[in-house]
Amino acid sequence: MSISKPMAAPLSAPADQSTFSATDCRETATPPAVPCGPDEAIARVTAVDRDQYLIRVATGEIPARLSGRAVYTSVSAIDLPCVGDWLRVRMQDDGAHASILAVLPRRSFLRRKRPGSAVEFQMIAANIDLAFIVQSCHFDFNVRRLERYLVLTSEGGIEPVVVLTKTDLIATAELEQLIAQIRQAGIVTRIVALSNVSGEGIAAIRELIQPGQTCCLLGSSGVGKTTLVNRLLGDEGLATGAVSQSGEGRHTTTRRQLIPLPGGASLIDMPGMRELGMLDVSEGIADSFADIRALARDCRFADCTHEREPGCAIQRAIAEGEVDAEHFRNYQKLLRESAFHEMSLHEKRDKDRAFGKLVRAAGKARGRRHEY
Ligand SMILES: Nc1nc2c(ncn2[C@@H]2O[C@H](COP(=O)(O)OP(=O)(O)OP(=O)(O)O)[C@@H](O)[C@H]2O)c(=O)[nH]1
Ligand SMILES: [Zn+2]
Repeated sequence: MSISKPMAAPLSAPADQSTFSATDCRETATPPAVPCGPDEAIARVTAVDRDQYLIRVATGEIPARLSGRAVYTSVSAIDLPCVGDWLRVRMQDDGAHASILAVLPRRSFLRRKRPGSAVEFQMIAANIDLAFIVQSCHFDFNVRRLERYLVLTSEGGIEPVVVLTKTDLIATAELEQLIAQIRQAGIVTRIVALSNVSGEGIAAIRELIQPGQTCCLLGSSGVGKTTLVNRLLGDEGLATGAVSQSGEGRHTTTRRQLIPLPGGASLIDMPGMRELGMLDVSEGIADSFADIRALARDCRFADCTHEREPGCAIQRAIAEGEVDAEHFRNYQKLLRESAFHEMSLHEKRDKDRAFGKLVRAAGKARGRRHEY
């Protein structure tokens, strides 16, 4: 079972026996078009509890376990199914439970470093379209932390939206200042400001979530994620309730982690993604530091380390107050921690060009009342 390459030999059954099982699934997101054998189906992981999985199939949610072959072919922990993964499964006992044959290639992912390991990753969730990075205007606001979350989503191929909560606790001028701080850091991401108390800005969030999409909320404890989820769920708040699951002689209760939202979208919500133990970086670093990468193009020397070289555009920008020194230190720190520095100079130049465009596009990103 490998996620890095498109399913090598998805079928042992002859092609004429296979069926597309997109309709086998109540999941509103479109499953990957993968051919299935007669007793097989494409299903989505809705909860993970150690080696037990809950998956969504046509008839509802059923327990599933890894097939022996899937266990055998898993090279590392990141090959194992996580919430949001699409799977090819074999139905058993008239569809009462299923055996997991393969994890289908992930469109996007959220992962973190395994504690204590510099190289090993742990998958948190997969196939997320939209990540709301939630901070409170009131006590939690921190641009550096925002950058770190942006690195994570960027690396995982997930579109980020910055959400500032608790606008009811600050004045409009203060809010505008916070948004200016974010823009000054070169962050071009869409920003939505809201209050779970007054309800202002909630509609802007709803409008961003398209039917069939999967979203998630990231952010520190106490910023208002649960309150926002409940608002999004509306009358269907019960959907977060525990799902009973029995299997192999023992009873367990698994909290569903992939939650259907009214309107046909899904939300991934699980403890592991709330405070992501920052941080793993490589490619993603550049998006959050688009301003610095763009400036680096103007340094006199192509291999400028931006420390003491004459003609360093970044040092000049810092001296002139255009770039925050701490923002730059954060960039360098992330750079050191990542494999990014191993990229060839040529690749870096290409990237710089793209980021330059991103920065220039920043000024155009203006929205309506609660969007910035
Ligand atoms: N004034 C104000 N309070 C809010 C707002 N949103 C949430 N709160 C309050 O902030 C506290 C924390 O909100 P939660 O929704 O539990 O925060 P959380 O991010 O889910 O926190 P964890 O569950 O610990 O991850 C609660 O007392 C909420 O009532 C808001 O927009 N304005
Ligand atoms: Zn320089």
